[in-house]
Parts: sequence; C-alpha cells; structure tokens
Amino acid sequence: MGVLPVAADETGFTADLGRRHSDLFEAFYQHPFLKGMREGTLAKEQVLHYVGQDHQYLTAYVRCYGLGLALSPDREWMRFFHDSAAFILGEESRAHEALCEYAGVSYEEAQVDRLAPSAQAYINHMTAAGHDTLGVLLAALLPCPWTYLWAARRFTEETPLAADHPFHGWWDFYVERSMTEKLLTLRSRLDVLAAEAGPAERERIERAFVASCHYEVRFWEMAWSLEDWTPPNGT
Ligand SMILES: Cc1ncc(CO)c(N)n1
Repeated sequence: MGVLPVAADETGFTADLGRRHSDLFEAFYQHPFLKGMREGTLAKEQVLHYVGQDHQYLTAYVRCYGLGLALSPDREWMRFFHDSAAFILGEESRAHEALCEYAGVSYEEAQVDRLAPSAQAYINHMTAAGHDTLGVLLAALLPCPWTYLWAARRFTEETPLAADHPFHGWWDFYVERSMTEKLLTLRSRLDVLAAEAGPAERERIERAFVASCHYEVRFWEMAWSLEDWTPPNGT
C-alpha cells in the first residue's frame, strides 16, 4: 500500500477525489520515469524528451489559466488566474533548468516544436475543460500540481535529498512551501465550486480530474519511451 495523497483528517470534495483515485497517484509515483528521477538514473535523452514536451505542456497550461480568466465571474477569480499564470510563466522554467544541466544542453536547445501524442492529448483535454464550467476546468488543472507536489514531498521525506543528487534542483522546486499553499488554494476553490454544482456537473468535474491523473501517468510513459509520431510498426 502506498502513501495516500490526502491526510486522514482532511474533508471536502477534493479530499474525497484524492482518496477515491489514490491508485492513480500510486501509478504516477511508481512509474519507471519518476523512479529514475528519484534514483538519478534516467538517460539524458529521456530527460531531454521530457523537458521539450513539458515546456510546451506548461505553455498550454498557462493558456488554460487564460480560459479561466474568461470564465471568471468576478475580479477576485480573475486575480487568482492572473497571479497563478504569472507564477507559472515566470518560475517553472527553474525546474527544467536543473534537468537541462544534467543533460548538458542549454534551455534553448531543449525546445521542440512538435508535441508528442500523449502530451497533445493531455493539452486537448485541459483546453476542452476550459470551455466547460469553472469547476470542470479547475478539476482538469488540479492533478498537475497535486501529483508533483505530493510525489516530491513523499520522496524527500522518505529519502533526504543528497546535495549531489543529479535532479536536486528539480525536486527542490516541487517541495517548496509556497507551492503547497498554491495547491491548497486550488483545492479549496474546487471544493466550493463542487459543493455548489449539480450532480451532472459534479460528474463531469470528477471525470475531468480522473482523465488528468491518467494523463499525468501517460506523460511519464511518453518521456520514458521517447514517444513521438512514428507509426508503431515503424512503417
Ligand atoms: C505534465 C506536467 N504535469 C505537472 C507538472 C507540474 O507543474 C508539470 N511540470 N508537467
């Protein structure tokens, strides 16, 4: 049995979601790509494939905060999407830089102009959610910070990070306190929206969340297997 993404005393809609779908968090944690991140054993080309795709993914993720701005009922919600977008746009490349250093390439050299199928599918899913309700959009956006922050905390609590760990900077980024506060804000906003939603919307909210959890696992698989658009039989 793994470590649940929710503490025993937590209540609310997202706490229940996390408990109901903890198997997907566990699949995320146990994926060989993340294991390689823990053990520092990934091949440079796998790390680079991840960085190139993830940069594109985060660009789309910020665009979805723009869709959130468009769906915002008031300025308070607008400020939330605005400030979150500014943070991701400004800060998250720090996590990638640690990986580029390991691979021995510059951040510019790591960029790609074509999304791999699984990354594209994840982005399409989030973008479609941005044309549904605010609750469905937040549900599609939530697994992104939740899986990473939970995994980083779990790993660094089980195994204190060695100063010379090749992915030190990457793990460090996701264990920062301020990140946890941002995650809790996102969760409590979704808790409120889900409580106000009717059963049909709440169903779509859960489905959007679950799909994003699956896509998080598939994103590792994409990086691990160097997935691209080459037809599977090589023809
Ligand atoms: C695919 C993916 N999910 C989550 C995060 C965490 O922000 C990330 N950088 N990339």
